[in-house]
Amino acid sequence: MRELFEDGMQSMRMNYYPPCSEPEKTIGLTPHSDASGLTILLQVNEMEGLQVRKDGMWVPVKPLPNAFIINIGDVLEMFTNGAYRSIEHRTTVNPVKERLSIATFYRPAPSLISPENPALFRRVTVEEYVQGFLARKLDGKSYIDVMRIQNGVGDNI
Ligand SMILES: O=C(O)CCC(=O)C(=O)O
Ligand SMILES: [Fe+2]
Repeated sequence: MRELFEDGMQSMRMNYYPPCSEPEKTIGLTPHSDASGLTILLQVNEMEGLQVRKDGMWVPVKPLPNAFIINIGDVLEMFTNGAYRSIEHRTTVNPVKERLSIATFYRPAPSLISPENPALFRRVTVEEYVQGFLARKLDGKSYIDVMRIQNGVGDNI
């Protein structure tokens, strides 16, 4: 997991929710899931407002002093083929006091393949790769040459 995020991107958002005399008529942040792998969130001034959707219900996340909240974002859900599910959440406002939060979003490394840096190797499943490896005799680096895209041949990306 550490490697996944090592060369990735980190961005930060600070949220300020002013007090609102009619909180039921508005919303702090509309329901969403984060476009991140992981989000680390700090509820700065320990005011309630964050809610997560669980079994169709909005559940408040009580701020704990000096505690971070770790949210799973959509990128991790896609990356793990749904094994980890991103969390839908929203924020409400209140009539008494402003609320502040700091969210840091972590995204995995962007692809190393681009028009300037086209793919050098074929895309294969791990199974196909290992079967091919086991079917050959050990011969230097010859197998990686089998994986190599030669003059665009085998480029199935
Ligand atoms: O203010 C919060 O507690 C949540 C903020 C949030 O969901 C976001 O910045 O994406
Ligand atoms: Fe969010």
